[in-house]
Amino acid sequence: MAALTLVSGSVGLITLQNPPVNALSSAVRQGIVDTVQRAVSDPQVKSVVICGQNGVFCGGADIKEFGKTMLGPPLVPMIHTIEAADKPVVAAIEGSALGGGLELALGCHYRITHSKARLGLPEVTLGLLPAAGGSQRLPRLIGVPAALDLITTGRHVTAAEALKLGIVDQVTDQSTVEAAVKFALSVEVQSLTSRRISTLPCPCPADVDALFEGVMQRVRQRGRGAIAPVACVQAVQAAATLPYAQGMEREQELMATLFTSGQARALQYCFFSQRAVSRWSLPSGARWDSTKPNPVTKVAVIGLGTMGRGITVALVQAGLSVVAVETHEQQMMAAQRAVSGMLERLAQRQGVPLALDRVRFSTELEAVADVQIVIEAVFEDMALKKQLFKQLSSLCPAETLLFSNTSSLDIDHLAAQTDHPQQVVGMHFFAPAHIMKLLEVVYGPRSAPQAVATAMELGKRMGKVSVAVGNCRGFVGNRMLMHYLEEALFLLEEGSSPESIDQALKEFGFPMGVFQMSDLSGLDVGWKVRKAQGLVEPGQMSRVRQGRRYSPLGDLLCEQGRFGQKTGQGWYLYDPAGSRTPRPDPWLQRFLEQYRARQGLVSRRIDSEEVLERCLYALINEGFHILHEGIAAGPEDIDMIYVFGYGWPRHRGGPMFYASQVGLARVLQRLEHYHQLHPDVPHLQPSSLLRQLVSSGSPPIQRWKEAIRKPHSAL
Ligand SMILES: CC/C=C\C/C=C/C(=O)SCCNC(=O)CCNC(=O)[C@H](O)C(C)(C)COP(=O)(O)OP(=O)(O)OC[C@H]1O[C@@H](n2cnc3c(N)ncnc32)[C@H](O)[C@@H]1OP(=O)(O)O
Repeated sequence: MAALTLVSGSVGLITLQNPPVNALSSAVRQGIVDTVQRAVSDPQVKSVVICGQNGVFCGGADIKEFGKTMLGPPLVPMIHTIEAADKPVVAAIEGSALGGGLELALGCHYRITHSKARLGLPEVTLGLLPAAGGSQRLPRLIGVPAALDLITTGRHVTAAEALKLGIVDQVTDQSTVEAAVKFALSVEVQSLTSRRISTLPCPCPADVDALFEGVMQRVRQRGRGAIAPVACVQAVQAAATLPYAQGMEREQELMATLFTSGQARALQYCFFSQRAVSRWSLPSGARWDSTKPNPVTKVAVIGLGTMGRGITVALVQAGLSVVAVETHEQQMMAAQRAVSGMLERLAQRQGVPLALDRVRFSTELEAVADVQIVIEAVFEDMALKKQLFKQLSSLCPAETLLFSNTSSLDIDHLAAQTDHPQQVVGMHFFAPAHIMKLLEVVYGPRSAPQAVATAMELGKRMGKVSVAVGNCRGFVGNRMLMHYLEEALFLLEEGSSPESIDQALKEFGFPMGVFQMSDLSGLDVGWKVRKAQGLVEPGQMSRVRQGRRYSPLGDLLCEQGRFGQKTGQGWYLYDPAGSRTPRPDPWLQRFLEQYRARQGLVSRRIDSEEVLERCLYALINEGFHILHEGIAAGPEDIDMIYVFGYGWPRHRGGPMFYASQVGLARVLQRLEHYHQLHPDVPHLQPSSLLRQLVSSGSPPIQRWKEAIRKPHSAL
């Protein structure tokens, strides 16, 4: 797992061998310990270069080993031995040096880096801290402010930035190993005293206390309850205030708490789930590894409202040519200005050339005739979309893929309008489409595997986390969200307030509560959907509709023209209209009191535990239905949809992972309890899959799939 060869007469070249990223598994660590010992004791070897196989230095500690019994030599003494060696050790960094990989490089006396390499200490994103001495060495090398930035955000830096910060000694465009060997030869006789980072003092700015206070406040705010960023600040503080040995003790102590925490487990689950969802499969057996996506260079977007504009920008940024179609002349002009502005700002921010020439705007539908993919993003109106798909079917060649950005409409109905239903797939973007990472790729019963593969690949090119899901009302995300929203309304009827419900959800870790989120999206959006479902009865207060409990509160607000932020009033006040800061609205409080009085409802005190249980367990319960029906292939798919599309706090791993951490038996018991209290609320009735899992002993989430019958799409 690490090989030693002698090169250029006196350089011991150690190569880490653990594809694909040379993670520091127990075997690799053992390999490093053995080869370093041999190199140091070999009189022929005057200097050492450490590099990684296949163009990657090292992706860090082996995350797959976390949570298992620790075997092999630990990292800290291994890196210490390298630093203490009396022969110069040079790290030759290609590809990535991340986490333990960079910590290993920091233990070396010199670092030579390829210009395309990326470096960083991303442990915080896994719920950990750089506990192989990284939290103590990096501040000593580059100073406290820069180290705090890298360690608390986990961001990767380019080779150029690493050089500027002083993390690396040299950047090369040529062979990194050759450059490192040459460098090693040139320093063989030089003193190593100043090259051992652990022996250096930690450079601190004069106002270091104020700096730590400010950073701590920021990470607490940004972290929404995450514990690792706080521990990272504390570890760097130890580097700034304690001698190295004591700083290391503090680093290990902080790591011990993080290592076994539920948050670390959740974040590591997210790391693997994010990668797992790209390995999609369909009920037919078609899979990601056996289906080739179509080559794509030119895409059309039809409908240039907010979504269409964002999709256009995302496609241009992915390097594609785009035909952007808006049949209303005035809206087209406005869209052209908006898209150009967005692209200009992005180009400026990213320091890349403006790519306006890649978009062609048109008011003619015929302009889409020569593209490989059409993405429809017109209003969420089935009749309008059906008509458009019919037109597209006659306009486009048979091989053109037709994707719809619907957020809830039946993909199969759209496919049925065309002569080639196998070419139709849903591509549900989230607003703003050029920023939000999530993409639900919705396959209907007739969608061709190649169409799904092409949509997934296109999502990847746009930098999205794409999740393939079956076709049903609301797909995965919005179908689950419906019950979360409904429970929030029921809680309002029973005595809660928008502020207290939102507060509980924010304390849980959401960036905003359910009412603030509804105000942001626009209350009229859901109103329109409910109208289409025949649920809205204007002016009516009845609380049972279509045989189940219903809250007309949202409809009553819409009837008053309160659509949320854009109208200045919704569940909160926004002054002026369009402002983003919600203020409690005394009118709403009176309105709720009158509503309860007219409905004969007796208001009660509702604590945050009930708010969380009812909102979250209702959502999770729907997730179990979705899994049971095969709409989502596994819990990871649901969790990534919620983490990347709905603001679910990543350190809680997604709703299904959260359920597994709370304990399935507990979730089941609370759902049963609430369903008993509210028998007219079907979504509180526990799903049969949840019952099945509990009765089979609540297996770990990785084994739920075994309990789920063969996946299929419900519609
Ligand atoms: C006891 C601890 C003491 C000290 C502290 C040290 C802690 C650490 O080092 S924690 C690890 C820190 N490192 C990272 O967070 C890096 C994680 N990896 C990445 O960011 C990326 O994988 C990459 C930039 C290194 C490469 O990206 P890319 O080329 O896009 O490949 P993939 O991401 O698809 O990864 C390919 C394959 O490798 C698996 N993998 C990546 N890194 C690790 C790792 N550190 N340990 C184990 N496995 C790793 C990844 O899961 C992919 O495999 P699968 O597709 O099967 O999941």
